[in-house]
Amino acid sequence: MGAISVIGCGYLGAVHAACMADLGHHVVGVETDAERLAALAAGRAPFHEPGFDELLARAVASGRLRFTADIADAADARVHFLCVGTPQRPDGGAADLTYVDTAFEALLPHLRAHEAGRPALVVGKSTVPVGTAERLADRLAEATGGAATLLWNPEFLREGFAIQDTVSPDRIVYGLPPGEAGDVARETLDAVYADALGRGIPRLTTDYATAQLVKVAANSFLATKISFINAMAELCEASGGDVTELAQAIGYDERIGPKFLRAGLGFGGGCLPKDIRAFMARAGELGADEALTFLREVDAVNLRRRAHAVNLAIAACDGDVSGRRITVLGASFKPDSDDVRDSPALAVASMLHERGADVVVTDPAALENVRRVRPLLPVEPSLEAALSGAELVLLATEWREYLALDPVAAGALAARRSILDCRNALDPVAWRSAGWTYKAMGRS
Ligand SMILES: NC(=O)C1=CN([C@@H]2O[C@H](COP(=O)(O)OP(=O)(O)OC[C@H]3O[C@@H](n4cnc5c(N)ncnc54)[C@H](O)[C@@H]3O)[C@@H](O)[C@H]2O)C=CC1
Ligand SMILES: O=C(O)[C@H]1O[C@H](OP(=O)(O)OP(=O)(O)OC[C@H]2O[C@@H](n3ccc(=O)[nH]c3=O)[C@H](O)[C@@H]2O)[C@H](O)[C@@H](O)[C@@H]1O
Repeated sequence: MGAISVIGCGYLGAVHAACMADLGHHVVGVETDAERLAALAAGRAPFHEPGFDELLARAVASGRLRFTADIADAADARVHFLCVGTPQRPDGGAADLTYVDTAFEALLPHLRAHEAGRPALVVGKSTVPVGTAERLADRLAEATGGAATLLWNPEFLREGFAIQDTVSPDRIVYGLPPGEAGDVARETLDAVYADALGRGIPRLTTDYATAQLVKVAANSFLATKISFINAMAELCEASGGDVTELAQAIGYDERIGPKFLRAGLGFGGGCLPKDIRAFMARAGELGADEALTFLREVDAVNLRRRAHAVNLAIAACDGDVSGRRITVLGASFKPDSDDVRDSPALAVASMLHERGADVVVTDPAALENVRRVRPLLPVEPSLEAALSGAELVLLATEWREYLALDPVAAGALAARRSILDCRNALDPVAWRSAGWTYKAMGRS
């Protein structure tokens, strides 16, 4: 098996590169961000992901994984994974494809057929609007005259479980060109994924359009499930019901299932929010916007959760947060990640800060990123120090260490025993019996 290149070594690409090297492939990771590149090249994880430090150090030490800023170093690879970002465009919901197009154009001059005339394989993993792969495939044919083929292989990993999801995904999807080119591309990628395929992990082959749509359909479904349960939380709040009991009860129905029914502050991160917006924007371009109008509601329900949390905090501070000490537990968009992209926790902390509250944010892993994106927001690495003098504690990200907090010990630090559980993750009985006023989002 020839070498592999991974272009774009962020949350997706760096983990993919290290996992492929750990499986025995020779991998070169191409990364343009100097700080990220320096850390990766030294075998140090540039972001928090459980198990990644050890995996990366091992892969670099094995000699099978190296990193570079120079795309020319990818020329010897037979398979090139495209893993650059596709953020939301500042002027609207659509995906910004600048990074994809720039990386792709930079790669083109280095693509060449390999032994026995087998074409090089470019594998798209970034999440893109449907139609992107078709456009890139045409450009590839034009620029290389058949010396390279494009395969679209969407990625489904979750941050916090990135290694496990890369090595043992629920399924693998190949979007292939028609005919013999598709057969050869499939064989080439099968050899890269031989370990997973050998363990019986399902591999589905589709056309380009379906493969791109599978990815955004999956994220849209997950976002819809979360907003559905948050809409039920709104009903529970209006009627005195308990959304956690409701979720448990409906989740026993196998057709519904218990996962992704945790109501609270809603979804954030670098993927679900921007993917549903980009999907709507693309549907509009295709004249199919009516098919996805429900996603507008999914987005609206989700954003209402953040505003509602702010209102609950104001109510907990007797109608005015200005000058009140509010300790926000968690800044990342989910536990076990330092990612603060579109983080609900950070959004709520910022809104309270803007309203004049004396906010302090703590988080086990994300504070460096908070300082970068919200330099004016006060942060405190020590949980004890953050809790000292708190007039309201707001649980925004359900990190393990916050779930393990002793309400009695926390009560001794706080100035006022008032807690807002925005993730429905704490035990109300334990907190109330330690003298706390406990309020959650979706249960009384
Ligand atoms: N983060 C996640 O859990 C998942 C992300 N995805 C998708 O994967 C893509 C990447 O996402 P992330 O890794 O989260 O983004 P990221 O922003 O963390 O990583 C992208 C990396 O590409 C680098 N880059 C940009 N242009 C480059 C170029 N021309 N050459 C080399 N490197 C370049 C950037 O410096 C950055 O480090 C997105 O489309 C995202 O939607 C899909 C599944 C999971
Ligand atoms: O396309 C992507 O990048 C990835 O997006 C999500 O993964 P991720 O963003 O890492 O995190 P999730 O576990 O999906 O959580 C997303 C958000 O939803 C929230 N969430 C999740 C579950 C739930 O029940 N309730 C809830 O509010 C989390 O707190 C978090 O803010 C998908 O789960 C992955 O399959 C996908 O590959």
